[in-house]
Amino acid sequence: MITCSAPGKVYLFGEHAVVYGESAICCAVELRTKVHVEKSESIIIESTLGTTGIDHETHPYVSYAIEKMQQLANIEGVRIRIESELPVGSGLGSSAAVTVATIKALDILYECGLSLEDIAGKAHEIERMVQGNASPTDTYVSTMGGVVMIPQRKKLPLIECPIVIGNTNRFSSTKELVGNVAKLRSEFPEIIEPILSDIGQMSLLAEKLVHENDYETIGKLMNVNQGLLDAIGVGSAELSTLVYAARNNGAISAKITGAGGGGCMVALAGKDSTSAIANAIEDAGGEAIITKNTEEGVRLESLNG
Ligand SMILES: Nc1ncnc2c1ncn2[C@@H]1O[C@H](COP(=O)(O)OP(=O)(O)OP(=O)(O)O)[C@@H](O)[C@H]1O
Ligand SMILES: C[C@@](O)(CCO)CC(=O)[O-]
Ligand SMILES: [Mg+2]
Repeated sequence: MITCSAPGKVYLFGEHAVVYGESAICCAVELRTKVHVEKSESIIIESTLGTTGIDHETHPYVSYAIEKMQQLANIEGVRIRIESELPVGSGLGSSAAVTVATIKALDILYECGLSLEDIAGKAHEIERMVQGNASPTDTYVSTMGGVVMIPQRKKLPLIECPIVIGNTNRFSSTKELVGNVAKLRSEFPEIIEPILSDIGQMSLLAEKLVHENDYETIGKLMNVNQGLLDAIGVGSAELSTLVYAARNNGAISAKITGAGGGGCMVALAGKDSTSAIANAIEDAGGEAIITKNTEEGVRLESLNG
């Protein structure tokens, strides 16, 4: 049995705007999805969402990943078991992590010899198929790890301050949120396009600030980015409550991460403020996760279970 894992991510800047080619900065975090694969009589996919065969309703990402790998290998029967530390449908890239880890595990089991670039490319095609429109960000960062600038595919230094995530525990579908933004953009292109472009400009400004470890200025810009995410309709009362709980308790910055609607917000923690931010998030009704960014992208965990 082969086990591979891939990380989730948080966006410092640029979700949604990056779907339209603007720049984003995204960090892999130390929360991973593990995928175990072994040859079997038939195709079986097991996760907290259920046990199925190829099933584009219950397991769209994993089903498309199997079908994509069937173009390279004779995959007749395989058992795939998924275990994840990432909340599903929460802005932490659970879809990218499960897709990337599945492709890597099948690549090793069937000796396809894919490069990391191949894995990221195939996973992005799958996110596009399921979401309708998807940037390469989540799948690239889950494959490569680290702090990444998209679409430049440039690695930046790791962020040296603690990251606190607040989960509203409300499921949100990235496909749906990306669709809502597309609709708003086509209704009011002269208003929405400049907002998306401003978000991209913030990522470009922040690139230099990440090199300088200037988290105070990065934080100011992240807070502006939060306002613009609200403006394009991907906020919610629950997310705003957690954002302000974090900011009022020592966070340098706090904003939505990922698709929004529900799901998670991310805060950069100021000096010694990590536990105060986490407690404030919990008191405000959210679930706090203290984490760090990581250079580790997709990896083989074990060849025998
Ligand atoms: N552990 C898992 N097991 C099986 N399928 C999963 C798992 N995690 C995620 N998925 C798939 O990914 C879907 C959620 O992906 P979606 O893109 O909507 O949210 P996300 O990736 O968590 O957030 P974001 O895209 O904003 O970062 C689930 O409905 C499911 O199809
Ligand atoms: C909302 C979005 O920008 C990020 C989802 O994590 C969608 C994408 O980039 O594909
Ligand atoms: Mg996703």
